[in-house]
Amino acid sequence: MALQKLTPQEQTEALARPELEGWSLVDGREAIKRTLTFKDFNAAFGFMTRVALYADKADHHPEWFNVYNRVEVTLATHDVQGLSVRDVELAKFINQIYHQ
Ligand SMILES: C[C@H](O)[C@H](O)[C@H]1CNC2=NC(N)=NC(=O)C2=N1
Repeated sequence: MALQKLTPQEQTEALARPELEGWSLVDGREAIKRTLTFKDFNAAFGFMTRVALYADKADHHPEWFNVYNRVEVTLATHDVQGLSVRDVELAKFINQIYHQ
């Protein structure tokens, strides 16, 4: 079955789960975002490397911006022009890595 866009209710339910702590909807766009901070650039880039390997395996890639110890991540599914279960899975993985 083709990838489905999450309904607004499914989006709200997903964001209320503890595993998605820190994620919120982007204003004016169907996407979610989270800003993460680390001890230094090394820790931030190590995190980005682990996420990048997961993302490429899953064929689902983040939009992100890094300055020194800060990483701003935006997730959306371009194929459906909105949010899908893939964004929820990637957000969960990012939280897991962040808390390790
Ligand atoms: C061809 C390739 O499978 C697609 O373009 C994948 C790649 N990575 C992707 N990443 C994201 N975030 N959304 C997508 O729709 C997407 N599609």
